[in-house]
Amino acid sequence: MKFSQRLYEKVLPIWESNHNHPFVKGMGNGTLEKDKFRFYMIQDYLYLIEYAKVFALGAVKATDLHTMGRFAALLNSTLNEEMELHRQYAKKFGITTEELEEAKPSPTTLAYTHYMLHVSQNGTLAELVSALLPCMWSYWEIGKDLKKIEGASEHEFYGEWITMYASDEFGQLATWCIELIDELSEGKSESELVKLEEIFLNTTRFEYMFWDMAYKETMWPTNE
Ligand SMILES: Cc1ncc(CO)c(N)n1
Repeated sequence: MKFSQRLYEKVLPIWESNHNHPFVKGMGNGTLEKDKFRFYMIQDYLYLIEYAKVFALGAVKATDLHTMGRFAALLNSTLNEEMELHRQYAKKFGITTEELEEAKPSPTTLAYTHYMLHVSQNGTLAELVSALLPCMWSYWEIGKDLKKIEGASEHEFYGEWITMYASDEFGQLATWCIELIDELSEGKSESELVKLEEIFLNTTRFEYMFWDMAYKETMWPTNE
């Protein structure tokens, strides 16, 4: 069995909870309250700034030019395509550039991005890829799933989101990360594989928490 398949089976129940989460369901059927999406967009923008750095660290840790080039492409597409979607959404939702730039990360955004960066800075390339893979892979799965719903990808607010994450371009980037983890995990000992699995599980858990944080608009429990 490919290692990516083992990872997939390990976290399948969490992925099913993602697909059934009211935030994701609400984007699919168009009933999600705009304020929740607005909150999500701001937090996701902050998330992507840190996430992009994981790709930059991937380029640093790569041991061949081909892999280095792929990480450079992922960094470019995150900064200039994916975040452009967010900037367009910000305009549409009346979020000013200042509001975006001055926004503070929620506890979940902070914990998730710091965990990813911690693994990326201190771990091997395989560990870095294990940390980022649930992001790419689960969004692609959600995008494809929501696109099947009639009219969802033409929805006034959530259509563009669905179209981007269901796209072949995004799918190709996700597929490359899946293939890379299969390559990098080859020949590793069982204890190393367990470690990679643990990292993949943790960021998968954070993905669920991110949807939940957005739905509940959770910030810090005190106002100071
Ligand atoms: C929280 C989160 N995970 C994954 C993606 C996909 O890049 C995203 N934009 N945000």
